[in-house]
Amino acid sequence: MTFSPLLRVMRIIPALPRSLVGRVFTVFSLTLLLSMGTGLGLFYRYQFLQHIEETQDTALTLVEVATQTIEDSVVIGDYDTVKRTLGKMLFQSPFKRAEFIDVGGGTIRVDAPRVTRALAPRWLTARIAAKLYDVNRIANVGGKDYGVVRLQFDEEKLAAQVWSLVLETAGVAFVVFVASLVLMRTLVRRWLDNLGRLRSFEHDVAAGRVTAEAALLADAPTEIQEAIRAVNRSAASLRDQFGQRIDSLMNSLMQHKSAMDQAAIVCEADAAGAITGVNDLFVTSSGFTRPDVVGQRLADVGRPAGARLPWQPSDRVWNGEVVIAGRHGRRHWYRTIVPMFAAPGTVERYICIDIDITERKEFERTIVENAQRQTLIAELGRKALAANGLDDLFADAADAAARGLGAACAALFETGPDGMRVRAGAGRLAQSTGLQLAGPHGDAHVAAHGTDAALRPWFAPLAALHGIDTGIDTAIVCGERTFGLLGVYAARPRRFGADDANFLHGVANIVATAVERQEARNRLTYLAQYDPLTSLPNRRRLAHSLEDAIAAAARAQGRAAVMFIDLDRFKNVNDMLGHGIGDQLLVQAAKRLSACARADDVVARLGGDEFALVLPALDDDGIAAGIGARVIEALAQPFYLAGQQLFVSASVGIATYPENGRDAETLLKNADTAMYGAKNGGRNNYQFYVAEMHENATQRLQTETQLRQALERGEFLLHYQPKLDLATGTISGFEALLRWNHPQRGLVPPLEFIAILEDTGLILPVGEWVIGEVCRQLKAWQAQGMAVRPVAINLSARQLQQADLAGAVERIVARAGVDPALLEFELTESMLMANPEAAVEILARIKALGMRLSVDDFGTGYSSLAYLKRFPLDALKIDRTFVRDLPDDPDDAAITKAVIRLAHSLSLKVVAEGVENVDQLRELEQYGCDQIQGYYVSRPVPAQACEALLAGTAMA
Ligand SMILES: Nc1nc2c(ncn2[C@@H]2O[C@H](COP(=O)(O)OP(=O)(O)OP(=O)(O)O)[C@@H](O)[C@H]2O)c(=O)[nH]1
Repeated sequence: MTFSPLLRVMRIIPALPRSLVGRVFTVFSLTLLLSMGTGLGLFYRYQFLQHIEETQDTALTLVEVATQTIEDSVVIGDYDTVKRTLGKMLFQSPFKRAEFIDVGGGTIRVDAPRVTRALAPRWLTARIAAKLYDVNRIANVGGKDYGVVRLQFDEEKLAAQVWSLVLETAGVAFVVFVASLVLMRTLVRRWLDNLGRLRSFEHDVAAGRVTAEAALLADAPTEIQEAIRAVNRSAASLRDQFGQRIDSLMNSLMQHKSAMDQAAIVCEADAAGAITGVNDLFVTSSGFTRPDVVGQRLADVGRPAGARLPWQPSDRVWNGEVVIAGRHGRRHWYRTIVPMFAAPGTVERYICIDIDITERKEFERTIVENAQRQTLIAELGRKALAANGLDDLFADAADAAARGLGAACAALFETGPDGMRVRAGAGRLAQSTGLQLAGPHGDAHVAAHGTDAALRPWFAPLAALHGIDTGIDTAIVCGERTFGLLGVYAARPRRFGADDANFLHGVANIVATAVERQEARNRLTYLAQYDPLTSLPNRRRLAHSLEDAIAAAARAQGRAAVMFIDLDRFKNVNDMLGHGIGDQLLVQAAKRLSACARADDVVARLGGDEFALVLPALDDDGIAAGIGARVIEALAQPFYLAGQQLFVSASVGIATYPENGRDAETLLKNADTAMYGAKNGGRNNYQFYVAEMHENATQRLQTETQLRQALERGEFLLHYQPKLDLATGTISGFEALLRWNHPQRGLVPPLEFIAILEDTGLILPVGEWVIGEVCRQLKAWQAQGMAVRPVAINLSARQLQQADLAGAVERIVARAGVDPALLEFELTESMLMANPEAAVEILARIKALGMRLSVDDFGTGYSSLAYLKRFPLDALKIDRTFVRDLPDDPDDAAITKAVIRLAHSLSLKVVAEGVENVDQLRELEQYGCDQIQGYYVSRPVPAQACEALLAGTAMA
């Protein structure tokens, strides 16, 4: 074992008491005990050895004295004296036995009386016994030994004496030891009491007495004084530091509190959950006053949202949404209640922090609501696209409107002439579908309704019946017209917002679109069978009617007919008065046709100015002829349009079943052909179909085709008819007349192709060719050195309507390099009067180019003298019909004279057409006519013959 004693001591240290007093006391006691023990031990040892030595010496002295005393007695054998002397030696001696052993072996023995003594420990007795030895002294008298005196120590007595000494000194030492300890403990306690005062200093600090100082006793040891002063100094220093820190913390705390008061709604409740105070934001946000809420249970101010249980005082933090029914309405707060502990497990109060999330909740609610509404709108839109009828869609729309606004009921009303009709209802109004409300009608009454307006007066009966308090509605607007209303109604007072109105508007728009689509579909169906302008059946429907009529006639073995009606020269109406007037005329013509028809007849518009009449159950042709005549008569009556009187005749073709065809298509085609026959027959008449007509029509088609190529092929040519000046007897000019030199047929009469040129519009390019050709001819004549005369060119009505007639004329004449004064244009009276204002303008432009102008066929139309004056004319041509019977017909003579006078009064030259004999010439000469034209002067001749004509008249 290698433990050193020091280590052993060190191991004892942890076993020492924990308190300083205990430790000091223990160490002091041990030290004192050790030093006293050591001192006493050394003292005892010394005393013990001293005592043994002294006792031994005393015994030797005693035995010496006793031996001397008894030597005489021994010599004499006075043994009593010996005995007495031995006895005396034992009195109060440390011996227990004294003996005199004579040389003969006799022994005188005296034992000390046995006294009861305090017992000493055996070891002490043994130890003393080991140290002392018996004392022997030879009694020698005179050199003779008489015996030996022996003393035996009483070791017990000696041990008792020593032990008694030990006990006495140990007792004294113990008393001193105890007294020392008491004194030491008292003093150490007193001194350490100063440290104990630190605890009360600590309590003071803990109790918030931050200025407290640890007190000191006057006699406190220097070290403790130093230590406590150091503590006080540290405390003061810490106080200073913490004071500043606390100030800054307090400041920061106040700022935090202020910020918290600004940002959050805060209230405090006591441990029982009763509100003890609220901040300003609480008051402003909830609308409650402090007296309203202070003292209330916190659990009663704000109901937890959802199915959560109300807050109960607890030592746990509580979070959750609450709804406050405050003075400003329902508010949503996010609440956190934090318990404040006075001691662990003991709640002192609660801090409740609320964040107002009303806007966020409202926003969330709006988003959810809008999403739901979008879904409803999308769903309704999908249904609207798929819907075949409107009734189901109306019901879906009312349902969607009520659901979208979370209302008790909704209804969709249609405005009608008698008021409002419930087309569909949802909720309480579902049963009201079909109900007619005697209310207003028309757009003005169903204009958009405000969000919080009162119920409409006409809705009052339904409101009363179903307990409806308030509502919102919006108009269902289809294009320009209001179809009806979509209304949503609530049983309790409610304010509808702009979002509600927008949603309702969205639903109404879908309904409006569906209604428009349905109407468009209906219209398409209608348009597939009816003519939108006149509302008459169209070509397709006519075909069905005709097929039905044919089938019925076939069954009855009877007859039927179809009439093809085409207005004459309708194009002119359009061109001159505009399409709008043309339309009006078509509408009126349709009405007139319908008036002509019998009950079972079907009047249809085939397109353009073409109409048809199906005549079923036709007994004989006379009926068809009668209706044809009625139609001609009806359409020949003047039309009054745009403040003027218009005359439009019609050409009618009739085809009958079964003679002219057994199917609808053939019959209609043949009626068309018959109509062309009527056109060719001078228009304004009706004709029954005959087989030749088909050939005529084919012929006309052929001619039309050939005419289209005639210009390119150079088949047109001009003949010139001279005009004779009656005053000079010379040729004053020519009229250029168009001729068609057909490769097979030779020269085709103008009557056979001019009309076709006009009908087909070919007259425009051909007309320009005529002007160019006249210019070319004039130049050729001039080149030949001929004294050229002005040449008149006929303008057709189509040319007059040409966009830039004057411009075209100017370009052609300029290109040819002809003197414009050599050109004259003839226009018919009816052409000028069809649109006199336009004619005035065109004529003025041509006149400005330096060309002459004259009116052809004067007297056959209806000239207005006022216009005649405004036209920049040079001459009038009296129509041949007035000249033909001169001089015999007095009426013609009178008219001719009047025309000549009129012309002269307007400073116009007069040319009489169709003069065929000298009588007519003389008569006209008498009337003062300026020029004549006709066979009497010359037939129209080719250009090369003109020179001879000029030479001839010059000679005459
Ligand atoms: N105002 C109006 N005009 C139409 C309509 N449809 C076609 N037209 C015109 O009607 C005219 C029909 O002309 P046509 O029948 O070919 O010729 P027209 O002038 O009547 O002469 P004829 O039939 O030969 O006597 C054309 O000018 C078309 O442009 C319509 O709906 N309204």
